[in-house]
Amino acid sequence: MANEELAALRVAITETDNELLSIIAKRQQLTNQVAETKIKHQIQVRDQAREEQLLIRLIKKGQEIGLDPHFVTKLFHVIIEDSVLNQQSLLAQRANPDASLPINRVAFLGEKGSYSYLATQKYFARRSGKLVEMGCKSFADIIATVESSEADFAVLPIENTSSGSINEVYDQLQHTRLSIVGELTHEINHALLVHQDVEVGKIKTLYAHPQVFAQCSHFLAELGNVEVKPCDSTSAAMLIVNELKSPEVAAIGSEGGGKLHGLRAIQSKLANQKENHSRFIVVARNPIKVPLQVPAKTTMIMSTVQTPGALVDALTVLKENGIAMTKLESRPINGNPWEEMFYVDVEGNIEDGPMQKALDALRSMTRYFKVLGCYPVEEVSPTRVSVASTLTDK
Ligand SMILES: C=C(O[C@@H]1C=C(C(=O)O)C=C[C@H]1O)C(=O)O
Repeated sequence: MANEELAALRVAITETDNELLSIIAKRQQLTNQVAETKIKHQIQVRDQAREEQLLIRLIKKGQEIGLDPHFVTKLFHVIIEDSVLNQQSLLAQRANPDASLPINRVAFLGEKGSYSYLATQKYFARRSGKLVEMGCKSFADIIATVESSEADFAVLPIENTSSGSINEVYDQLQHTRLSIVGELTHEINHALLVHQDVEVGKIKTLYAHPQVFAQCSHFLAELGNVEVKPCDSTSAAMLIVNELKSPEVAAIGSEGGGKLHGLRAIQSKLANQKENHSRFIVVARNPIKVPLQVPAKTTMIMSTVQTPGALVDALTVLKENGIAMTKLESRPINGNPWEEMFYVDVEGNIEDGPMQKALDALRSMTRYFKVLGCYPVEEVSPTRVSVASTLTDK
């Protein structure tokens, strides 16, 4: 009896969920039409004043029908983020018809299940064209695959909130002709993956990518006497553990990725930092044009002259032109001991007047200067509204 009651209610919930999905799809079609209008009239994609009005109205309306204001806010933050990213992607594709391919061949580290694989899936889900995955063994292979036109794009991890910059990728960027055409941030949740029921204390060998060991060093220290075996990628580690089928071995990688290889997660959130995210860049043979209605970032590399204050002078050029720097990284220059290549990420479009002025000045005052790419910012910071001041007294 109870079962029948539950089953009937679940049928009703399923129907309601289907309606919800249809309504969300309808909203998406409308926001895509908004994007077309913005293209036609050159209007900025993001309109935070409109978002604020919309959120305040929805919080009030939600309260009238018994919905928690925090839930309504969270729900619409997700909906708006998706809407803004879809519009940005649409505008970027329109501005670069040659880069919108019917088939996107994408090179990344590892195989199915690696973090780079998951990031690739996420980035290309918003883009038109079929995705063809091309797993590679090293960052150098990935770059070579795109340079030789075997692949059209590559997705590369560039920094992580626990382990910092990924030097190997920075070093590859110094020598490549490829351009950065996009970026994305992806949550990295390291889980302990095993083939069958295993107690953590019985594990003798752990397989993972060296970056993963660096990000989980506190967990490894607590584990104690376990042999760690570095692999080319997290998916390579999963493949080994799946093949060995031993109760004494485990891999560290994403839970979702592990499932693709028949592995179970027995512990998760293993990284030193609770908020563990990686930023990935997307590279291609040709640079893209970023529409001015979309927030953009520009990445450049430079080596300064060997005089005191040369780097300060270069950064002052950015300040004088009102350009905000989001990242500064330095790497040794191969073959020139003690000389550094600086990698600079700034907010702004390469076609903006102040940016052009700054780039011209930097070109003339540095020993080496190259723009690695200008690309849309893939992060949408949510519009905050004060729930308390929005609510009407009950
Ligand atoms: C849809 C629009 O574009 C963006 C997305 C919004 C939304 O999803 O509701 C609101 C404002 C804009 O930041 C719009 O301008 O109306």
